[in-house]
Amino acid sequence: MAEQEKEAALPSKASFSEWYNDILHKGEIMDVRYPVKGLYVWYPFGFNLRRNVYDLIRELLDKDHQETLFPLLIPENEFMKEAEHIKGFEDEVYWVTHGGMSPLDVKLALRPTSETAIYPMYKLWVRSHADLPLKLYQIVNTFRYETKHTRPLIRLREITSFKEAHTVHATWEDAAVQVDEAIRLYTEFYRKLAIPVLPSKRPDWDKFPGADYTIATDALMPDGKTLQVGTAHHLGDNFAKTFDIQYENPEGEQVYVHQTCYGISERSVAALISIHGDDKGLVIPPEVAPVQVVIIPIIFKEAADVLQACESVKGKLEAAGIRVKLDASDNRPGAKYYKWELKGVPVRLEIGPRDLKNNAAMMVRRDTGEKQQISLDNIRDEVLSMFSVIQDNLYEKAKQGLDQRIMECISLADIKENLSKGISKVFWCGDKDCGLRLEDEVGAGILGIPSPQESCRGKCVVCETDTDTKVYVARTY
Ligand SMILES: Nc1ncnc2c1ncn2[C@@H]1O[C@H](COS(=O)(=O)NC(=O)[C@@H](N)CS)[C@@H](O)[C@H]1O
Ligand SMILES: [Zn+2]
Repeated sequence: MAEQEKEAALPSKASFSEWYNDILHKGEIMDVRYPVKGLYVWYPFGFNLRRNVYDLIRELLDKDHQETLFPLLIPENEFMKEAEHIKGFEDEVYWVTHGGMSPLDVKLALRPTSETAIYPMYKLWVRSHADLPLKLYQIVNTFRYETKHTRPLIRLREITSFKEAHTVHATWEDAAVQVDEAIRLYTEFYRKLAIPVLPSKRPDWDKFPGADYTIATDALMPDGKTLQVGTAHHLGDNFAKTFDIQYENPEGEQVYVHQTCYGISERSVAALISIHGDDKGLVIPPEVAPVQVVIIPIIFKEAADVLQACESVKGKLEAAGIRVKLDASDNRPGAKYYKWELKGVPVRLEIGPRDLKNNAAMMVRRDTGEKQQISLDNIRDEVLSMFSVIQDNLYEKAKQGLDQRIMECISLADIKENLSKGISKVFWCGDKDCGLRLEDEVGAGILGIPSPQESCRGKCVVCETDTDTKVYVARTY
């Protein structure tokens, strides 16, 4: 990458949209100049961040799932089997119609999601209750011909980091437990990214095509809009009946299985960048930072002993498994501070001749900018404990930001008033007409019913009938 040419400064995060587009380039996350709309290129630094983020989700899933890999291309006859599913995806799916010059006798869909690639194989693999529960996942690219405004990491036509899990169970209840387990797992995953998420049950008209119901996790972005950063679907036996997936139960009967699927994408990276970033650039939680510590030597005339000390600190931290960079380039220290703050490095260590005399280093934390002198003797423990301080601080700040922007509203006017700030909570009777009227009136979507549901009693904000259901309403990406 050419050294950061003197580019214009990053726009303030207050103009979030410009800040976001600029930080993707300046932070070397994604290059948006690829000549196909909705397809973008990972810079190596961004790809390193993605890898660290996806290592986390793998760690969580691998406790009781197995990773696998299914083909990208799905034959039309399989793709078109499940009516609901087709309706939901038919105007989003890309088709391959030729092999070289010759037209294919069966056209092939590029997977928008992999139910119709996987389930014909599940039919072959599932025979007896002893095979259940089956819990597989894959991390692949998927393709959706999105007609809404495409955005890097947020709404892509090639979703490059689509983690999809597909599980098979003996009963509807077992699958329902798995959906809750998926949401718990996503909440834990996002907690490691210091991102608070709101689980909610999507209204019926917004559930996944072919599902009984959908529970989603939403994050709140700085502009007051929510981003759906993960979803879990109870598929009932809908796909089992379509793809004839049955198992022999202990009584020797053939029974249709019940299934779930749940997915996240690179929106997880979008949320991390957007929620934690600031006017100086990226602020990356230590857990997933490609560079966790940058060491800046402060050199005057004699450089050798300072550089030597920096090398030995680097060695100690690397021995502890910390991702360290020593920036011994001949830029001025100030230019180095600017560069590594832009890249979101959680901890900076400045070491100069005066520090050496006190056998110390100046430790600067990226999230608050606070500086403190630390002894070189226990540099490893000081840095590791600073990582957890930063992780917790980033989460607390984001949690506060979320809680402050969830407003209880008692009228449609209240909701409209609150829309630019964040999420509204209102009573809803659950009736579809009221729901759609509410969405029309306020120009924003019903996100869903908080899950687990809170006990409460009030009047539907549209029809005034008594109800014990509250919903989140917000503008969404
Ligand atoms: N065009 C897109 N760009 C980026 N992320 C997307 C896009 N479409 C969906 N996602 C993300 O992918 C997640 C899963 O997508 S989904 O349609 O809701 N669910 C499925 O496809 C199911 N098969 C579970 S994997 C969504 O929660 C959302 O976070
Ligand atoms: Zn109502």
